[in-house]
Amino acid sequence: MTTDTTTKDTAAGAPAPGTVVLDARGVTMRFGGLTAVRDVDLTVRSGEIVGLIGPNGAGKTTFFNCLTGLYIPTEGEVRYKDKVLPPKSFKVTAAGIARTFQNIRLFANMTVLENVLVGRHTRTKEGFWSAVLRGPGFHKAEAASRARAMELLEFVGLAEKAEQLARNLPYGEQRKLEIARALASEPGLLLLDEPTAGMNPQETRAAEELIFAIRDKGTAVLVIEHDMRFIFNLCDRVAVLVQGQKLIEGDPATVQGDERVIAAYIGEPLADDPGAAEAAEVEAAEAAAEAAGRPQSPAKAAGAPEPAAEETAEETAGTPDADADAPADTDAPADAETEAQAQTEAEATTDAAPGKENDR
Ligand SMILES: Nc1ncnc2c1ncn2[C@@H]1O[C@H](COP(=O)(O)OP(=O)(O)OP(=O)(O)O)[C@@H](O)[C@H]1O
Repeated sequence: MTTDTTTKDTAAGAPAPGTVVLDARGVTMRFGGLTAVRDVDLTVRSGEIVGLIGPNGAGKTTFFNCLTGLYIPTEGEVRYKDKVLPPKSFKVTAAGIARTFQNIRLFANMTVLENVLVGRHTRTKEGFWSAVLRGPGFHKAEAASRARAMELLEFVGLAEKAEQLARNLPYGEQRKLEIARALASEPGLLLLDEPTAGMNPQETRAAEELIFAIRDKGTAVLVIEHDMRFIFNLCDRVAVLVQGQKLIEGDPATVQGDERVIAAYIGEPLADDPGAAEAAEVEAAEAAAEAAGRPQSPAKAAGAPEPAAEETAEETAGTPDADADAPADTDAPADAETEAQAQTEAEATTDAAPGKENDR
């Protein structure tokens, strides 16, 4: 991956570090009788990487959708660079907020380069007639767009795959491509919804480097993620949502040490090393696999936390469960078109809920 931060493509007109770019106040989103997000305030400043964590169903994605014009909040206000955001997602993108999705949304049968070019449409001035007539203005704009798209592919480490179909990229590279496409709109704020889902540890580390590089180029980042090690290493600030409400917000050390967060979400303190608990879990699982068949694993004998009931059952049955913590590569779409189809179906389901999604 190329994460050279010396090129001159720092977000044009990036505000001074510390300037508030996103200011969400009192955001509430109700779906009928269900309040998915309740009275949430959140700011993101220029130069920051902010994390949004919480258990499944806590309202994180709904909150993202409220920030990007996909949902119109039932109550509250979202400002970007001190202007209230328009209630349309393409206008939000044009204003300077770009996002990626929990389920990858690429054009599977388009090339890698074409996918990034699609992301540039909010930044090209050439209109319909210019495209039809293909005059000199159109060709100049197209060449500039291609050059910028190639720069972004270089930045995320996909330049050599520019002419490949998106569907043929491995899962981790599809996620990188989504990020390149989002960056193509030259955002001041990038929202990432579970950017490492399904990635192996190497891909996760590369994603971390890439996000640092994006921040260093002047784009603030707000990221939803379940991987605690990743989030606490990456973020300057972390906000925790539980049942739609913000439980706490602070620096990683404060948040991971908070009793309520531990009780509601993390399950146990992460000690000094944010990855220590996860590493211990993996080691315990490996030890259990090695000792499969024995009545009690060394990890348990050493006082490691009791595994969940189903893990205990598996151990009793002598089933090695070391793979349980292996990267979820099996979740990766074997076929991007299948994934796209699944997404389309998921979107159709979401769209079927009247008045929920605003637009695309
Ligand atoms: N369009 C919708 N219509 C009705 N309810 C919805 C809709 N979208 C989300 N919800 C509900 O809102 C709640 C919050 O969901 P949301 O997807 O925002 O949570 P999340 O924190 O992103 O979860 P996860 O970590 O599993 O992605 C859930 O109870 C969910 O079922």
